[in-house]
Amino acid sequence: MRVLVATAAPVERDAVARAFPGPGAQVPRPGVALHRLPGGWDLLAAGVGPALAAASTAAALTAAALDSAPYGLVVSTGIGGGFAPGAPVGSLVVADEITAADLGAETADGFLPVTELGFGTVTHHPPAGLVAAVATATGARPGTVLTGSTVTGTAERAALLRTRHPRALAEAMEGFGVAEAAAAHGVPVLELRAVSNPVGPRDRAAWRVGDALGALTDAFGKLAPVLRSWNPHDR
Ligand SMILES: O=C(O)c1cccc(C(=O)CC[C@H]2O[C@@H](n3cnc4c(=O)[nH]cnc43)[C@H](O)[C@@H]2O)c1
Repeated sequence: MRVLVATAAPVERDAVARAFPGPGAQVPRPGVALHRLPGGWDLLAAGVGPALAAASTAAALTAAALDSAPYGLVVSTGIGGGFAPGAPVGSLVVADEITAADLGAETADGFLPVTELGFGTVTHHPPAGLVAAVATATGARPGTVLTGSTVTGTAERAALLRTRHPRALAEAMEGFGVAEAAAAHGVPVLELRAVSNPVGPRDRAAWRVGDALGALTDAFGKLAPVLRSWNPHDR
């Protein structure tokens, strides 16, 4: 099975690549540059934010389909914010739900997701069996991972998100965009986040990006055997 791994930044892509032996090869495709590793893994630094992540992932998926070498799984991954106390800095979170936190309308009575306005979707569900297997193999905690276009920077916003999404363990900026692209191509999606900072008041000094990238490398070392034995029909 071919797997597309979409990170936001090149530094996250390189952290994933360190879990694999060998240097890999650069494979240019229209709109994207893939980093191809042995065993069917393509890594993509897809950009920051849901829109660019969706566009880049869609470009890679379309290129693979035109090459008659489609992917069997798309993985959105990278660093993320963790909601206390469930997801401390340095821990891993695997999404059992990938939810767009700010896709909807503000009303006098509160936030309405687009689904309540009669449009689209706000949540994608990765295959439950795969989520459980990844959680067991890597120690990642399963829960909702939120996608937003704005990094939460206040305790008030963090509390509001917790109220709206009580199962949320992490927040990042790409998962829902990657999942929308994967869904458009009928490919299952997984989201795995390594927690670099708490979701809450902005505090750059509290970021532990190096620790989170190290956790990502370790996790992908354990993920590869899980995916090799995963049956894609087991959703
Ligand atoms: O300047 C800040 O205060 C700040 C705080 C956290 C993250 C950022 C970023 O610009 C990182 C965006 C990048 O990393 C992922 N990420 C990491 N932590 C979070 C978070 O707490 N909330 C949302 N996204 C986060 C994100 O997926 C982007 O790829 C700046």
